[in-house]
Amino acid sequence: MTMIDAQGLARSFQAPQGEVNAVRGVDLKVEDGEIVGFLGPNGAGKTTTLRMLTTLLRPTAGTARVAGCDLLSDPVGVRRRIGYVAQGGGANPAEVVANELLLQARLYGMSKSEAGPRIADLAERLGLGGLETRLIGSLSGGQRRRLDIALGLVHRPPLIFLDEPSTGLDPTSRNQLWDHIRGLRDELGATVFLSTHYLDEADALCDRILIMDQGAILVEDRPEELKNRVSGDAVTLEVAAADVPAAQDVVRGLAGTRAVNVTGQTIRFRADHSSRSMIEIMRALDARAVDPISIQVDRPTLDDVFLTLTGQSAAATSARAA
Ligand SMILES: Nc1ncnc2c1ncn2[C@@H]1O[C@H](COP(=O)(O)OP(=O)(O)OP(=O)(O)O)[C@@H](O)[C@H]1O
Repeated sequence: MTMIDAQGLARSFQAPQGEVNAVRGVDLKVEDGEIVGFLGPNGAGKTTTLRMLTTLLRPTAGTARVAGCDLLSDPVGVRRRIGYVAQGGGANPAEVVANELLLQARLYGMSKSEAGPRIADLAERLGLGGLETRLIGSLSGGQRRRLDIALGLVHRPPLIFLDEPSTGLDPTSRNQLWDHIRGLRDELGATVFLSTHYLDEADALCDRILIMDQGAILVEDRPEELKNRVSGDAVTLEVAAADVPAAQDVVRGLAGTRAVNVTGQTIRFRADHSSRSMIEIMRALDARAVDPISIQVDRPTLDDVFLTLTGQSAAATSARAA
């Protein structure tokens, strides 16, 4: 089943400086059991899209079916079938963990006898065991995010939206959270749609990535395919000072090499993705009696993809988000 099928979703806001077109006619599909990541610089429109898909914000235009229900004519049906974990989470810091989970279960119409085992199961899955009697305000950042996710899952939604789930977490807590998110899909069969500023997170977790900028989706594909779209591997070749002119000639003369840049004894360039082109470079260097000191080939990263498409570095946008 297609879990999200949106067509032409758009949202504008009236702001003092004039109309802001936050989302400009987005089409997107997410299939059952996928983990899909939503990337984009600050202000790209990710949260606005998530808020529309989760019924919190009415679109100015467009339609969508979410978890089998029509977003506009059956928002209550959508809400029953989805979990939404917002950026700040909504848990009450003055409440005790177990009470907050029970309250959430009761809000979704579960009886106490139904809620008890569900909460115990979730606490175990999300590493909250032993924290049931703790005040929410006293939890660490990682524990708090896991509680937020547990709250979003109490009613067993087949589709869960996570808005920047790991912002502000330390590397260990992030890795644990990723394991839990994978578990949602692998063990519970849930579909996960998450927004993130972290490309390593998107790379590690997501089957598919959508990159958004200025209210539109620029590209969507599997992480590997996205990397293949960036033109070529980055090659760094170091040679003896006397060999630099010959090596430069060789590199510039080969088909499939471009963006050649020389600094001292180091020649950097882009080459088509193939081990074949490396063999050709080595042979051509050999033919000119150039013996490289070192050669390093780096595959494009999602950072390169992001930078190429949006003109902004992901590191800068994630630093702003944190
Ligand atoms: N209620 C609002 N009123 C006016 N403008 C808004 C409102 N909500 C969002 N916007 C604007 O819409 C654009 C998209 O914002 P949105 O929060 O969806 O981006 P985002 O991609 O989630 O950004 P971030 O990564 O910083 O969270 C921004 O220009 C923002 O200022």
